[in-house]
Amino acid sequence: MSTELLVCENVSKHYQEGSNKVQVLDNVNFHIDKAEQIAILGSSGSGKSTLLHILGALDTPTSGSVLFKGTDIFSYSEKQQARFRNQSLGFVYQFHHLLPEFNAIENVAMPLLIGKVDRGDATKQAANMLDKVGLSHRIKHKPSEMSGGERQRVAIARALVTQPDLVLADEPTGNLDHRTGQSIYQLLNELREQISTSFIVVTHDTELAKKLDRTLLITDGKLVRQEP
Ligand SMILES: Nc1ncnc2c1ncn2[C@@H]1O[C@H](COP(=O)(O)OP(=O)(O)OP(=O)(O)O)[C@@H](O)[C@H]1O
Repeated sequence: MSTELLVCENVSKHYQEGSNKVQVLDNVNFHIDKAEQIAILGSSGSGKSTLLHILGALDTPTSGSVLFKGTDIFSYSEKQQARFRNQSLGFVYQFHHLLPEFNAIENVAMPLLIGKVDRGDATKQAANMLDKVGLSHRIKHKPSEMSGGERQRVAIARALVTQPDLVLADEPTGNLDHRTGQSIYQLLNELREQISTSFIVVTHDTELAKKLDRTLLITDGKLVRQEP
């Protein structure tokens, strides 16, 4: 049985600005296995976020394909893509993107409610996930009543609550001080012992990248190096 979860094949993306072609991604090829954690490292403007958006079917490539469990995600209808994002993926952003008017448990339960899980079950699963990220004492707090690190833990709980195959994280420690960032890496490490979710983490942070299984380096839209 194949262990490949996602395969990115010859993915290119460009924008046309007048007569100028801006090549953002240039023939990117890589794969990620089930339960693998990889970092995509690259300087600002190298194309990391664009690649992550394409992998999450939030943006389309100009050419190439992204196979998830063997099927091209761009052959899905819009409805299938929405279901793919809700059930197979989790997202973590640099700024947590929690809903300010809802408390921690409501924010974490949201992807389950969108996926039509019964409210009682969704609340139980959200409480369980908040416990796993060490926040069982903060479930009734709103984002404005929590620290930056706590908010990011809630965002990670929200990304994992549906037990997705893959989490796409865009600079998950980018907005945190060094010590809080460290505690988030440690959390990701602890979680991978409990769950078999794959992670693709886009980052500037070489220290975070070293903690993951493999690093891909992007320069000017090209994947220039893959190292263990
Ligand atoms: N809609 C657009 N039209 C034209 N160019 C764009 C568009 N979106 C992104 N770009 C360009 O694509 C390049 C890559 O952007 P991207 O956000 O993927 O980089 P990044 O590596 O994630 O950068 P950062 O680390 O600063 O977030 C940049 O030069 C950006 O200006």
